[in-house]
Amino acid sequence: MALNNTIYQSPVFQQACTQFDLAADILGLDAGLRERTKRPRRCVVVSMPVRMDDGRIEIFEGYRVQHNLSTGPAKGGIRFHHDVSLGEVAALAMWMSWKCSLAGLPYGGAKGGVVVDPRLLSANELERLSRRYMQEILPFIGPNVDIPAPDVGTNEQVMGWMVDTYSNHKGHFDPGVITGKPIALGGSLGRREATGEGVAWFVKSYLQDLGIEPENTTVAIQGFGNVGSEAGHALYHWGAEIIAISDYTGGVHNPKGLDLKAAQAWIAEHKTLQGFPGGEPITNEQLLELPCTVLIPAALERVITDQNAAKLKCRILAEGANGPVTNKADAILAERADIEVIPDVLCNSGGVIVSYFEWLQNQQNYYWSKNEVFDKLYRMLAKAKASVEETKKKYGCSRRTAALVLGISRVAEAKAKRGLFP
Ligand SMILES: NC(=O)C1=CN([C@@H]2O[C@H](COP(=O)(O)OP(=O)(O)OC[C@H]3O[C@@H](n4cnc5c(N)ncnc54)[C@H](OP(=O)(O)O)[C@@H]3O)[C@@H](O)[C@H]2O)C=CC1
Ligand SMILES: O=C(O)CCC(=O)C(=O)O
Repeated sequence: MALNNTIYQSPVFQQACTQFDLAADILGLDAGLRERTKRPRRCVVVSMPVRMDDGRIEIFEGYRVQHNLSTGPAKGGIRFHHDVSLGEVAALAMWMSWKCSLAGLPYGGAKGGVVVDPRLLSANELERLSRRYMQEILPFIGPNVDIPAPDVGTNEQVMGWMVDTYSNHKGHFDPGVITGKPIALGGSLGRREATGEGVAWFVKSYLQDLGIEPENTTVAIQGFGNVGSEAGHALYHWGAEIIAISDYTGGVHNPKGLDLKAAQAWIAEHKTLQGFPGGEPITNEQLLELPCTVLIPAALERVITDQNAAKLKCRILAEGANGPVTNKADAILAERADIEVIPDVLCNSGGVIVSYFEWLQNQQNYYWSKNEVFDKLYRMLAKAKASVEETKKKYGCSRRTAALVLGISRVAEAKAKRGLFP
């Protein structure tokens, strides 16, 4: 099957394209510029032999899709997950382009992925796979070309191995090639918390607009990894009750509020939430339909569909995950004046914004305090929120389309100014 077909047949990629088309219609983009702006610029597919602990060689498949390189180096995370596909990575790369553009970052958009369940690998196998992936994508990345970061299934340690592999190849330490690194390797204070902290900032800001106080706020979070747990802790410390959380194995619900520290300790000991005694077990699907003030999907794409969108019982839907709402569900939510949707490209942009700060600190070799990082982050989030609200009002469209209008228009303008058909 042609590469383009593999990408275009992916439901996640189609979802991103439909969202793009709605915004492009409002912008009146002509056909040539529209197609140029929508399509991924470069898709790298690699196969990686890795020696397993038992001596076998296993071959893994990986991807790096650079959607936009016209407005700066491409930027976006690397996902290790057994369901990763090229189409999914291409959609995630496209969303990175609009996210970076909306936040005003001097970056294009990219995403990477490896088809693997990292929970099934030993630490040594994971290190070998991470290093081999970096070795394979090395010719296509660099601090001024494309700068990866963590996403689902990867973390600071994986970024540490990757920056080491890259630096060994270059012959000198080059921390600016990766963000979300350990602090000891030039990582930024606050990057680990940044995405969840940003999600919490938006939730608090929109709740304030609605006149809802922390003590009257209940929160359900699907996915208790980096984004979900940091958002949960930030909202818990603010005074909200976190009534449900989940991971791959399912969730736990307590209408009186969960003890997040105890949940984290349980996960550290048992690897999953399964069996956590702080509440009643629920499924990931049930969690989405719980009555709550704030629902935060913080796991994978396409969990809110035409089957459950009408059944949501939240006041705010804060998209910590990328692409959690299908197009059909979006249409249903557009009719529901009782739910405010904070779209992914706005809601989870705190992560890439602090990645930008990390890259700047690496370039300057001058490091900031956590307060400086968060102070600058909050100012950028407030600016992005204000511009989205203004655009939403101007065009009378959904908040998602307004965010995409802003993100896409800046990329399209840069492409047009560079000369569309050089
Ligand atoms: N990390 C970042 O900085 C950013 C991440 N995002 C987005 O946020 C989302 C979460 O990323 P992140 O927190 O980094 O990833 P993590 O790998 O840290 O956490 C993912 C969480 O989702 C759970 N999960 C995985 N599969 C499922 C499933 N099928 N149903 C329910 N839960 C599931 C995982 O459970 P288990 O641990 O059991 O596998 C884990 O709790 C993704 O959409 C990502 O693209 C967006 C912006 C930045
Ligand atoms: O921090 C980054 O560079 C990218 C984060 C990311 O992958 C995302 O925002 O989806």
